Amino acid sequence: MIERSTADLGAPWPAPAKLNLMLRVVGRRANGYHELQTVFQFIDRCDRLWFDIRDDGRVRRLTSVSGVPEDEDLTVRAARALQEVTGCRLGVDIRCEKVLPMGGGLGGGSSDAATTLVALNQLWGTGLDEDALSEIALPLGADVPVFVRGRAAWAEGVGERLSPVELPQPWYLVLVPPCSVSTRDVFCHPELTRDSACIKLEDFLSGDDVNDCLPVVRREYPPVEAALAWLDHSGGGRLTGTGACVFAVFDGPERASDVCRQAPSHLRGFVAQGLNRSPLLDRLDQEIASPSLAADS
Ligand SMILES: C[C@@](CO)(OP(=O)(O)O)[C@H](O)COP(=O)(O)OP(=O)(O)OC[C@H]1O[C@@H](n2ccc(N)nc2=O)[C@H](O)[C@@H]1O
Ligand SMILES: Nc1ncnc2c1ncn2[C@@H]1O[C@H](COP(=O)(O)OP(=O)(O)O)[C@@H](O)[C@H]1O
Repeated sequence: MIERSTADLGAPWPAPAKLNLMLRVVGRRANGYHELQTVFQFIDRCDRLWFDIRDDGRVRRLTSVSGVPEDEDLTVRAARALQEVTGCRLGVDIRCEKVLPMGGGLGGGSSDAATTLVALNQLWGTGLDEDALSEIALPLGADVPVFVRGRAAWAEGVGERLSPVELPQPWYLVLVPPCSVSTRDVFCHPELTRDSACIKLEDFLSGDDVNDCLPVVRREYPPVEAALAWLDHSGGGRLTGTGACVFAVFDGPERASDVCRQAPSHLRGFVAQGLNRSPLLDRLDQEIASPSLAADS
């Protein structure tokens, strides 16, 4: 098989980031996982993936992801999980251009995994429906199913009980503090609030947008505290997931970009629009309408 560049592989498959617009920790399961209530919305900031189908069954990652060995990469694990469930004998070379910061609470790794499942289900012709793909997705990470389904959602359980929601699609300024937060460490922290009262979607829509991870993350990660303190000057910021990223909401991109430009130099940031429909679904529709010639000849 001849090695190919991404230019030969057709349009990339997007793996968008998500924001948790609120996050309540309402209980803990016997296996240590926490019961949450959260609201997921996608943003138009994406990793980009290419899949080159192989006929020998091998799953390889051709691009490196800092600190993540090939066998542990969520894209590789997702592809192998799909092979296992369907018995598919095809393989794939995966290329991933990382744009999303890791450990940022933007769900980049989970989104890469979901994009791999959705793309390969189409390119391998394994024909699973959305429910079956979501079942494969959950053991890869609590956040993976929402990316598979591709709809902004109100989520309960560990994030797998999803109800689609139509939300405003504002512009967000997302700041990336210079640190990475371990989701596991936050959920293990003795001072994490674990008994928040459950609320209803209407409560969130009326402004109840607390993130229960915030007090612990603020205390343990000074760069997150600094980013939030800075955003206080322009109306205040929120934490996404367990962080490290924080975000502020704007009506349009101009004001968000103005504030972004004023951020201190140690704070990277970007402006992105909220999306209720993942760009992954559009790419899937495109593939169904006109299948790429990605399979090697
Ligand atoms: C908290 C959330 C909110 O969206 O986002 P992030 O900040 O990580 O993006 C997610 O639920 C994270 O999902 P994900 O990043 O897929 O987490 P996983 O790999 O499943 O779990 C990492 C570790 O976090 C803990 N964990 C995770 C989710 C959960 N509901 N309860 C937990 O206790 C577990 O200790 C687990 O070992
Ligand atoms: N393809 C991948 N991209 C990013 N992280 C990955 C990937 N595969 C495995 N990981 C692991 O998942 C962890 C969480 O990554 P990520 O989803 O980007 O952050 P978060 O869960 O905070 O949003 C990383 O620190 C890394 O160890």
